[in-house]
Parts: sequence; C-alpha cells; structure tokens
Amino acid sequence: MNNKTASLTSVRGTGSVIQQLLNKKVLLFVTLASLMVIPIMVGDDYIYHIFITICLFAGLSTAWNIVGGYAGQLSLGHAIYYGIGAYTGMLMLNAGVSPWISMFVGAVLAAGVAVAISYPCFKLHGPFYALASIAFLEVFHVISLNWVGLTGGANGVMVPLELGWSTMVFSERLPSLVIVFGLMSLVLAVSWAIRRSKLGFQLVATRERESAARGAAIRTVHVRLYAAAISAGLTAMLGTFHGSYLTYIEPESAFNLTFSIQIVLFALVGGLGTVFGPLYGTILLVPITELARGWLGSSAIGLHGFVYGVVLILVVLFMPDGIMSIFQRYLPTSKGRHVDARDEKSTHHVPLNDVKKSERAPVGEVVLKVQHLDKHFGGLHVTNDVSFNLHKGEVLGIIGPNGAGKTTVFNMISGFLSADSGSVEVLDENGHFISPKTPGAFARSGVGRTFQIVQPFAAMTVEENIMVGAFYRFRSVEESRKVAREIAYELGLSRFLDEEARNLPIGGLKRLEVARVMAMRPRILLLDEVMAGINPADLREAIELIKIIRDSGISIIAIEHVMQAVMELSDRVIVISSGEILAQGEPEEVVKNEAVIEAYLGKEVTDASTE
Ligand SMILES: Nc1ncnc2c1ncn2[C@@H]1O[C@H](COP(=O)(O)OP(=O)(O)OP(=O)(O)O)[C@@H](O)[C@H]1O
Repeated sequence: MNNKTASLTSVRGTGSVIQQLLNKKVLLFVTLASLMVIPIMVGDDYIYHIFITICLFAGLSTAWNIVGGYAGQLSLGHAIYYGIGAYTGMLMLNAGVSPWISMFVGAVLAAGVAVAISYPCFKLHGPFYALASIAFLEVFHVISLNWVGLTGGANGVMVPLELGWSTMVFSERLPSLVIVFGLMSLVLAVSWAIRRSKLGFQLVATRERESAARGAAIRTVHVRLYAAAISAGLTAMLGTFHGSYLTYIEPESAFNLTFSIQIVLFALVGGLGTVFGPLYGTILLVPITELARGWLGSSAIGLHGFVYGVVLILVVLFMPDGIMSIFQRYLPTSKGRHVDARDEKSTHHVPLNDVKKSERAPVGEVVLKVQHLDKHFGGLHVTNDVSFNLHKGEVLGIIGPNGAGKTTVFNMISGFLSADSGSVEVLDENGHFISPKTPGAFARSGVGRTFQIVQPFAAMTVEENIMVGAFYRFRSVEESRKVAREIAYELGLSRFLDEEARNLPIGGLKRLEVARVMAMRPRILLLDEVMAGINPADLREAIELIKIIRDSGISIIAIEHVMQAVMELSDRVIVISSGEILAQGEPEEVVKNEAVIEAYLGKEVTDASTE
C-alpha cells in the first residue's frame, strides 16, 4: 500500500469514527437533555415526580451495575446502602447537618458496610451470593426496626421542615430534579470512567473467568471490593437525597427487597454490564408503571409488579442482552477503530515474516527450581517426588500419557494448586530465588501460563483480552492498548481485535491465550497443550512463533502431545508417567527409551513389537 492510499484509509477511518461516535453521543445527549427539559416544559408536579423517580432509579441502577454488571456479583441487597444513606441524611439533618455533607458521611459508611459484607461473601457465586445479600438486607431491616433510639423504629424519622437548598427540602419540584439529575450524571460519569479504566477491565475479566484473571495477576477479591465500595457509596448518596425528597423514612421503605429487585431489573432490561443500559432500562420501565398507577389510581396497586414481569419476559425472549443490544445492532457502533497501515497489512493470517526475529542466545542460568513435589487428590498420588530445573532461554518439553499428572505439576508451579510437600523457587528480576505461593505472586515473579482448556474472557474483545494481560505491566489504558495491538499483530490476531473472544475458532483462542500471557512480558512461560486441536498449517506457524518467543530469551515449559512440536522445539524433554518422572534427556534419546514407549503404548504392544 503506498503512502497516499494509507493516509486516505486513515482519514476515511477517522471520519467514520467521528460519525459513529456522534450518533451514539447524540442519542445519549438527547436522552439526558429530555430528562430535564420535558418536565420543565410540561411544568406539572406529577410529571416532575416521574422524572425525579427516573433519575433516582437510573442512578441507583447504574451504581448497582458497577458491582452487579461489571463484577458479576448479583447483589439483591443494595437497598442496604440506600437505607444507610437515607437514615444518615435524616438523622444528621435532625442534628443540624446539611445533606450536602451527610451524603458523603453516608457514602463512607455504606462503603465500609459493603466491604464488610462483601469480603466473606465473595467466595459465593450466582444465586448463593444473591441469597446471602438478601439475608444481610433482612438483618438491616430488623436492626432498623428494633434500634428505636437511633432509627425511631417502625415510626421512622422525619425531616425538620426547613425549606431550602441547605436542607434539600423544597416546596417546588424543580430543585429536587436538578439535584437528582446532577447525582445521576455523577454516577453515570463514574460508571463510564470505571468501565474504561484498568479497574473496569479487571472487573469484567474477573467476572468472565476468575482463574484466568488470577493468572493475569489480578487481585480478584480486591478489585471486587473496590467495586462494591464505590457502588455502595454512590447508592448511599442517592439515598440521602431521596430521604430529603420524601421528607420521611422508615425501615419498611428503606431496607426493602422489592426496591432492591427493581434496581436490578432496570439494569437487566437495559443491558447488564453496559454503561448506559441501566439508564435506558429505567427510562423504559418507570414511566410505564408510574403513568399506569396515575391513570388507574388505587385499582392499580401491584400493577408495577405485573408490568415489570411482562417486560422482563419480553426482554428475555427477544433481547436477552437488553435494550443496549438493540442499539448495538441498529445504531452505528462506537467501536470503529482508526485503521493504520500496520493493521491493514496484518489482516493476512500470520505475519510472522514481519516479526523481528532475534538470534537465539545460549541457554543460561537456572531460573526455576522444582524440588520433590508431591500431591495427592484423596487416595490418588498424582505427583510423586517431581524435581527438575529450567534454564534461561531453554525450552523444556513435558510429555506423558493422559492423566499422568502433567497439568497438576503446572498448577503447582503457577500457584493454582499448593503442593503437599516440596518447593518451587523462581529467580526474580533482582536475581534472588523466591517461593511464590499464589497465582498472582507467581505472575509477579515473572511466570505466565496458558490453560489446557482455553480460558478466554468471552464477552471481551480480543483487544480487551490481551489488554488485561498488558495491565500487569502498564497502568495506562492507552499504553496497554498499544501493547495489545502490537502483540495481536505479532500473533496474527489483528483482524480479530474488535471481535468478542467467544466468536473465535479454537486456533484463534489458543493464540489468544498465548497473546494474553505474552502481554504480561513473562520471563518464564508455561504452555499447556497450545498445539492441541489446531490444523497442520497453524501448527507450523505456532512452532515458528514459539521459536521467536524462545529466541527473545524467555524460558519455556511446554506440556505437549503433538510430537512434531515436542521434537522440534524442546532442548530437553521430561516424561511424566503415573505422577513420577520416568525419563528425561534430549528429545531423540527420550523417544527411543523403552520405558517411555511402554508407558505410552502399554507393555503388551512393546513386547509384541520386540518379538
Ligand atoms: N482437582 C482434582 N481433584 C481430583 N482429581 C484430580 C484433580 N485434578 C486432576 N485430577 C486427577 O489427577 C490425575 C492427573 O490429572 P492431570 O490433569 O494432571 O493429568 P495430565 O497429565 O495433565 O493429563 P492430560 O494429558 O489428559 O491433560 C487425573 O487422574 C485426574 O483425574
């Protein structure tokens, strides 16, 4: 491609990106502006009330989505934080403190409670976490009913009737709308910023595949606790506002399960885990139910539950990923990327010829010491006194029959399993041998691994998957993106950058595993059957790729069944059979070893062949 064509492609690409961004932004701008403009134009108190309710729930649902959508923790107890914010505001207002101050006190309190509740619960997943969150909500409900001295018990607390901005109590509706619109915008901005930040990537990665996230050195519990704290804090701020708006709060409405479920429902309908889905879900649902209630009066008690149910069924049937999925399909996507000449060039399958190859350095000092590893699973002795060393720049092949214990050894030398006895020592960047214990500690000491059963972050794009690895070295999103694109280019994944990982074929997923771990810039690379299931053309390319990685000075241990790859790549081979090292040495020697042949083929076959 000549320079002129490249720059034209570039200009065209940039132009269409601006156009696409504008379309999405215009929709959002019009939506947000309508939330302020419509009630002001109509000027009716009831319409004001509906729009205040929309902004309140859009804020609450967006805040919930940080922990429920991004982190995937289905909390049904978010009313706890709303209630803490509401009560803190009310009680402090009665003590003469403005809600403008108490909303921050409530936020800090709620964040603390969220961390205290979430920490023991994060080992629970799916419905178990949801049930635990409901149980905690009930605890708060009971405490608020019984701690009469503080909360007023079932009678609740009222605001002192002093109107004005300092108390957030107004006779007009417009000031309340302005405040809640401001708070909702704040929550949207925080949620948007989180999704684009390192924290956001780490949360989604943790949601998608916790073990792979841990392998990428993500502190999965920490990131979810940050999310829980931020989400609870924002929820409490909205609770403080709402207390003043209602002028009265009591346990039944503050710590209410139905209220919690509504918050979740709006996010589900709008698009779980999307930044603006909860906003659109709320805009769809709240007016329908509020207007129906307004028109039908007391005969419509409970109608909102019916409407929610119907909408939820329709959403599950026709747009399981929520309203946002419809927008993604019919509106231009904002994911259009600037196409540069390098990307264009890289759309052929594997650009290995373009990748800078270095001369192979001689095999160096020991970088990994594995000594006397033992592991039992119940009565099964899976690893029995396994010891070996790995040298700098060496490729060590591990072979052995199915079920021999190879992956178990990998799990112990990457922190995913702890050995019953024995030790694993890694030479760190400062030249000292250290004994990491957890996947994160191994990753930080320079050990990166792939998984035998590929573990992509399915709902993230290929680029985002690789960025998760790059974040280990780089704080900045832009820098991580740049590194991810370079690695994708080197591994022939450039044309899939915007593709969700779940759509890749198996060969692509294997490459993606390698790409993600390479983005962490490991010094020791553990490859678990990366050649399995790929076609012969891809196999040739994969072997060349591993040679390039090896020549860059990275030490590699590869569990492999594909003998062509084992023979061509390995400097040394270890054979594991029934959990023990059966043989080791140069590949040519090892494959001729009778004990090895017997372990693979069985004694009868070898006896027959020698007769
Ligand atoms: N978490 C576990 N709990 C109980 N048994 C396990 C566990 N993980 C592995 N095993 C058993 O330990 C043995 C060794 O498994 P491992 O996956 O390490 O073998 P492998 O050599 O990697 O096999 P393959 O080549 O088929 O992947 C097998 O019998 C397996 O069923």
